[in-house]
Amino acid sequence: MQPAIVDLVLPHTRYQIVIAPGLLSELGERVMQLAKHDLAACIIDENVQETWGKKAVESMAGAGYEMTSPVMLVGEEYKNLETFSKLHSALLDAKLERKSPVVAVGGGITGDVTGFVASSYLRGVPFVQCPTTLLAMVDASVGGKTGVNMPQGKNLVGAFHQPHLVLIDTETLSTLPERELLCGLAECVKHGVIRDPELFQWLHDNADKIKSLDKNTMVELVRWNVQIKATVVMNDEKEAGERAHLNFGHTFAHAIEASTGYNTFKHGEAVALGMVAATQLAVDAGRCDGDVLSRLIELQKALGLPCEAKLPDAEKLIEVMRHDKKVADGKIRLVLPDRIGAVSIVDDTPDVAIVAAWNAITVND
Ligand SMILES: NC(=O)c1ccc[n+]([C@@H]2O[C@H](COP(=O)([O-])OP(=O)(O)OC[C@H]3O[C@@H](n4cnc5c(N)ncnc54)[C@H](O)[C@@H]3O)[C@@H](O)[C@H]2O)c1
Ligand SMILES: O=C(O)C(=O)C[C@@H](O)[C@H](O)[C@H](O)COP(=O)(O)O
Ligand SMILES: [Zn+2]
Repeated sequence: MQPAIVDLVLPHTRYQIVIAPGLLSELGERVMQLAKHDLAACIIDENVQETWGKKAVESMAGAGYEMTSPVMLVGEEYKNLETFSKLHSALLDAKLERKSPVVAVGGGITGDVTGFVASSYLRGVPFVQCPTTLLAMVDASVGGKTGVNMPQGKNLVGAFHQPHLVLIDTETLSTLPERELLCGLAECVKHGVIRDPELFQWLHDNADKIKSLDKNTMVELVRWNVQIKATVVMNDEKEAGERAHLNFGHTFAHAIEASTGYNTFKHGEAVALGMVAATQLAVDAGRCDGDVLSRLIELQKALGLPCEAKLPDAEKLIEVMRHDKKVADGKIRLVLPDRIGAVSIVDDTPDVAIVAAWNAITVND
């Protein structure tokens, strides 16, 4: 199959997101064209070490790189400065140089941490993303946000560091657990709500084909979502304006993840819950029609995504929301839907309305 290609063009750099089943075997050759050097690293997600990690390293070595391939423990609780520091030591021990490419092979956690390492190792080395979860393919590998969590909140320390290449081998989804596939679909639903009613409907109509990992459907799903994300990033790389739309549902989601110790909800599950909370709030505030909420809940249920959950107390969740990176002049900023396909940034929401939204998605014992 000819790969689908999305170009991401910025004033200071440009790169391609290349998508097809089986692409990992071309990784080494493609990286060598962009970052020619003797040494390279693949930082590998522990759960793909024996499968896709091995294939990536073989391809890199086949192209002529002398490889070091540290394995990363995966889980939000390991997405931290300790892991970041250990990976730096591994690259230093292997004597990687400024022109040595560093490749992330794994899910969004591996990509975010590896990207942050690549942004700071010797003050910055070439970086390549090889995402192996749906979430990382449709969202995390594109756009250059990298970083780690802190006890105070999600992704609070990091850098913008754009990759040289994003190579997406959709065959890697064949080993992904169903729960993780659903997490990726949550970010796809988000893209539909913020930009594209047609994608929103397509997700509904193609749920079965997506769940059975139909080859062409998966390439189209990834290409479509990457195109939406890349377009937003090209317009606003550093989130001065419209990139914040990609944070729809995330002010709630990050509070859920942080307040439950990063080990109860997956990021995609928290995003699904957060989108329902934000939409409920928008409906209550008269900003959008009740139909938007019912269509969102209908789609999420059809896909198998959560719409409510047992959550910590609303007051505790609001306190965590105050650490969100979008907070300005002490005010919580929310991204709220106007309709399916358009959202607005709102920063005058009273706490009482946020509490009501939390309560609407909370299941009591
Ligand atoms: N940088 C961004 O723009 C951006 C965007 C969205 C999300 N994120 C971040 O991404 C993270 C979530 O990413 P995720 O959902 O990929 O989670 P993840 O990285 O935890 O991966 C999910 C699980 O799947 C396993 N896995 C990965 N690939 C596999 C495969 N092919 N087969 C079997 N198992 C596999 C992983 O080991 C892990 O257990 C969060 O930390 C979130 O904050 C970042
Ligand atoms: O790329 C972006 O911009 C996003 O907001 C994408 C989100 O899906 C992603 O979870 C991101 O990491 C959240 O951004 P943050 O700046 O709030 O950490
Ligand atoms: Zn996200």
